[in-house]
Amino acid sequence: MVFLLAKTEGDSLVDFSPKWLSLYEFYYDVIKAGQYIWKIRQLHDQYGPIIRINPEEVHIQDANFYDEVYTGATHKRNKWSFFTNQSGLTSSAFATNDHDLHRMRRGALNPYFSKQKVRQLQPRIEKSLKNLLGRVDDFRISGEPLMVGLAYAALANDIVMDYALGRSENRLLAPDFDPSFKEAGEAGAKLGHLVKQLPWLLQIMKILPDNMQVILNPVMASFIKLNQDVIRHVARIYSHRHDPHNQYNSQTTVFHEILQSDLPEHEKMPTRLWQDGQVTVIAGTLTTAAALSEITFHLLDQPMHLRKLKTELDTVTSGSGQLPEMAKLEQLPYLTAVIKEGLRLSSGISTRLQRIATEETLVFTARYPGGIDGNTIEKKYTLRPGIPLSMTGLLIHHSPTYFEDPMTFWPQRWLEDKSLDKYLVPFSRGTRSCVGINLAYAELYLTIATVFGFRFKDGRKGTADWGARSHFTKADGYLKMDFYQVYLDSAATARAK
Ligand code: HEM
Repeated sequence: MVFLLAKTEGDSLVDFSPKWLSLYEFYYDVIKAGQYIWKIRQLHDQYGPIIRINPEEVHIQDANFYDEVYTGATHKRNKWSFFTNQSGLTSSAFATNDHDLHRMRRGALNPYFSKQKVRQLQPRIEKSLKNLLGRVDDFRISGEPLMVGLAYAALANDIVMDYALGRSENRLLAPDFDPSFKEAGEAGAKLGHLVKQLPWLLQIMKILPDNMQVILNPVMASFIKLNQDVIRHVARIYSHRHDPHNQYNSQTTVFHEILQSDLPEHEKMPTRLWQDGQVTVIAGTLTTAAALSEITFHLLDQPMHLRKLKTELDTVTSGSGQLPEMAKLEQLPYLTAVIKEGLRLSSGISTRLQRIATEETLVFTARYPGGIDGNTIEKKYTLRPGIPLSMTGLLIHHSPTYFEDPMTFWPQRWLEDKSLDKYLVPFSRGTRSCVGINLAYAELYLTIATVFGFRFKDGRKGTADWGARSHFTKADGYLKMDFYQVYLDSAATARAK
């Protein structure tokens, strides 16, 4: 029913929507655990590119409209509290709804994650990559399969914590890669569906003491620990901020950057700062790990792509035992295509993202089949200010309208058709796009080059005789969980088959 209303032509898509319609979303996301995305896709197939999906929100499936919704600073776009409240971190830049306040907070974060700053980070990332290769070797020797999803989550977490907070939990060195953070992230994402619908649940959780929260929800213990650590750490940096020789100022963190920014004093209070730190670590862990896992799985599963990649990597890494500069790796066409394909297929961020145009009226032109002589019928929808508008990157990335044979890993497509770049939106676009995009790309280029192209000085390769097998859960035939196992020698692969 909701969709028939949305299909109505005219300028008031949201005026007659009973509140109980959010029960529809509740059913698919809470009862059926995160399935609304697939229902939304099916409804678009049935009703066309614009539908209302809950009492207030209009979802659009048309990649050519993406830059209208996710646009630059001159067009005001608020976020929607229905989405941001679930984070429980409403003072962070990520969950700041108001456009202008977000511009200010984001302005303080941008310099720390600039391309130039991230380039300087290469030696620190390489340190973590050496830890990763050491662990890969452990698994190779023991013959145990390596869970790449866990290894990459540990890697991404170590890197982002080290950079943003100046400390890490060294999860890569833990025998089991300490999966607690990954598990908390996944549990948090699931819980988010419920909290979106019943936000008071989060308020109740927040007033409970931390140990009580852990008892009620043990899988979240890792987030609570991060929470406590970050709060303590920020408070120390803040109180010693005018003493350059203090130990807490020996390594720059994202908090130092914010404290040195032009933000007004009340914006620099530890009670707000810790939230930006917490969001950065959460946002920078599972997303990057998902893309790395996706790429690793497909390269090992389809060796013809791996061979091509290795040939290209050999031209820059050959025999030196040294990784090339990031800038050099970024110029490699096939490696770049592999990374784009991994980002396209992976579901690091699978949720829809809402934007509210506060001042502008947007006009969306929908095309439906059924016109005379096989032509389409055009309908214009006027979207007045204030409506939460959303699109879902994953549904664009997996759509045959934009990508031929969309579920096939085929890096070559990016080399053959440059116009596809327009439809690649893993980091979203516009004012609210990912602030960590440069760090994410640095991790992707350096990790894939290391894992598949690096040779130790003694001539051993990181990737001799790898094989891959996936254990994945299917939801509606599409969603893959990153639960990939990698076998590191032929014997282990043979045993597994
Ligand atoms: C492949 C890896 C990554 C993907 C696909 C990704 C994707 C995204 C997307 C789609 C958004 C927009 C969310 C929204 O509209 O609500 C976002 C925001 C954000 N990301 Fe990433 N991200 C990745 C890696 C990282 C990394 C490594 C960091 C660490 C610095 C990071 C930090 C953030 C932060 C702090 C925001 C909020 C920015 C703001 O609201 O101004 N992300 N990310």
